[in-house]
Amino acid sequence: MFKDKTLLITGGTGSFGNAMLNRLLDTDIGEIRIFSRDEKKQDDMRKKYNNKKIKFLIGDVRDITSVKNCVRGVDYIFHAAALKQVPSCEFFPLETVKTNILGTENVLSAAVEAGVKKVVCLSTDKAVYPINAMGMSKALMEKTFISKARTAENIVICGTRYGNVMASRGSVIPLFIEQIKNGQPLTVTDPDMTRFLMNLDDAIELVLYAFENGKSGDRMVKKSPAATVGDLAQALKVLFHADNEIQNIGIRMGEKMHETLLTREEMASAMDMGDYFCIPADESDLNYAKYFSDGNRDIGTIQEYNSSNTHRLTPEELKETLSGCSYVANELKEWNHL
Ligand SMILES: O=c1ccn([C@@H]2O[C@H](COP(=O)(O)OP(=O)(O)O[C@H]3O[C@H](CO)[C@H](O)[C@H](O)[C@H]3O)[C@@H](O)[C@H]2O)c(=O)[nH]1
Repeated sequence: MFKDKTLLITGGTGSFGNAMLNRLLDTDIGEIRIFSRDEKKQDDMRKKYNNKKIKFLIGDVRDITSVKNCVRGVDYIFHAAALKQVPSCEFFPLETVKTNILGTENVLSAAVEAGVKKVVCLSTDKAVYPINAMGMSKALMEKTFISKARTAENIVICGTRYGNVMASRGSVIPLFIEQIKNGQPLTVTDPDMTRFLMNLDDAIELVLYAFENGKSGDRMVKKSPAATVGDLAQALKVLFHADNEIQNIGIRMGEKMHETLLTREEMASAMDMGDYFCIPADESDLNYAKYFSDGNRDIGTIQEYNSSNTHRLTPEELKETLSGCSYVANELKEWNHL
């Protein structure tokens, strides 16, 4: 797929960029460009990989000139650059708009101009029925690329949506493990709150699936199981043979009880692809003539796809899933050797 091709990953110094590099470096890909703002992270990666196929480019998706300079000669783009911390986006919504929405427009218009063949844009479940600035900006990012896909020629622009990546930086699993190690109470927001759980490999597979199968305007979603936060805390306690207390701290600003990967309206048009759903491009034409005559009778009876009605991991499955997560496995190994 990638033979002698050049791939650009925006936000490429993050965990997604690193995992994608590990996945693609040993293939016959020609060049991988890592585009990001942080020179320190780039330098660390340069030393870590020490591979001539990787080119490091400093720039910011907010600055179209920096993007244009880096997309010349690029065949494909995985657009992962984003502000994604819920609290910081909440306090700085306009900064979120600049990176997540205007930045995406910059990447896409530079890609169209440079003759890039395919762009995959990464979105999140928090974009669905959004209640926080991060999710709202990602929802508008999706609208931005769908709109571009409608008009741009000779380029495929598609997207992915995924839920929480287990043990990603700053997320709840590393936090609970730290609390276990320090003998502190596990701070559970609401034991019944649910989240989809996927690992980084699932996220990589999803993006590659969208890359291979996505048509312009499509959004691909990986079907994922979910767990309650209470069960998650409990499973970690069992794995680590810990007896820490559980402290219920309540739902925090910008959080939802359950996340949604496909709205009921999207489920009405989604195609079931086995492990994935494909939400096809909205083909309404711009004059919206049919809006006044054509509706969809199914929508009233269809259910959305959310972290409360997807497969709920049993305590046993959850322990197995957590043990299969390399971060947890390493922490566990270290803990058992103490
Ligand atoms: O001390 C804590 C922290 C979190 N949680 C719960 O654990 C679940 C997962 O929390 P994470 O913080 O791991 O993940 P979020 O769903 O809140 O969102 C995370 O992933 C997002 C990307 O999708 C953003 O990066 C966001 O800033 C980041 O917190 C949530 O139900 C949350 O309420 C707790 O119970 N206790």
